[in-house]
Amino acid sequence: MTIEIVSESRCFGGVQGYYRMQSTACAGPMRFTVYQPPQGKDGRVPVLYYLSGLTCTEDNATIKAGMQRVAAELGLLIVVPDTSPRDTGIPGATGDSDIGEGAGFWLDATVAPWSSRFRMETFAVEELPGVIAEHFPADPARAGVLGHSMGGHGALTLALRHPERYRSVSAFAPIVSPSRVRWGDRAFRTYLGEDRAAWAEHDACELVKRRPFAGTILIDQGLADPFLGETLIPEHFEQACAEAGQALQLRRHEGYDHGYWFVSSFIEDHLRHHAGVLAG
Ligand SMILES: N[C@@H](CCC(=O)N[C@@H](CSC=O)C(=O)NCC(=O)O)C(=O)O
Repeated sequence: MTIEIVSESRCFGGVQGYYRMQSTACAGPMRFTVYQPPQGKDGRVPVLYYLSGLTCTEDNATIKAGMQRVAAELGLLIVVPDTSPRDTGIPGATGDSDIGEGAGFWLDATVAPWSSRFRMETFAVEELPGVIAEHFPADPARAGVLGHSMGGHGALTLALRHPERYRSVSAFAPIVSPSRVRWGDRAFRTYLGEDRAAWAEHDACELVKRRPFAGTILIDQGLADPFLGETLIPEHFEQACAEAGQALQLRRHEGYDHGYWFVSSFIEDHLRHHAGVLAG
């Protein structure tokens, strides 16, 4: 598959690039960024997929998370996909921050008309990694996934649903139980219909109880996050992990909110967590 280079810039001895591809999964163009560390010149390196939150494009984390310096040191290739297809023309797909464009929820919609374009799970788990392995010096056998908020939900659920694809997982302020909160309930109803059994397939609290992840899950949560008690509720995941015997490192941080100042404050720990697992 061909990709279009939108831009490439030298960054910490590597290359920060913006790209576009034609996605079969999402039936249209999809955008993503890739940071290639300097070590990529000498061979394939571990690859990390960063999944972003509601309202984000591929740009937010790329410019605000501050991943490049440490990725260059550790030799990690970082991929940041957009959070949904764009310009879909689907009624209701724009103008609502919880549904539609910018709110793909990292799953494949099964309800029309969303099911024709909103297939972010297949895009993120299968199609994009194929393109990354073809065009960049990434080792698909050493892949990890992390994300923020809706993207934290994506990181947890994709790792739990596809353990053969990801060897490490972490999240910032993830939506851990979308079936039970505003950030999830409406989206699941819209994309998956009313069958709550289908919702459970994309709910980290349900998934972890069925099949824990083989490795420690790292989660950071700010205690001044305005969404903490309403839509994030990390205690739900803490309890599910305890029941499942899942190793979890849940760190709570006094004074930090939900934004990228919080993410950028702890991103280094996440990259080191992934690099430690993926080195082996
Ligand atoms: N308008 C929304 C919240 C918008 C928001 O805070 N988006 C976050 C992710 S929230 C969960 O997925 C984000 O990453 N924004 C981009 C940025 O650059 O900060 C609401 O209040 O419901």
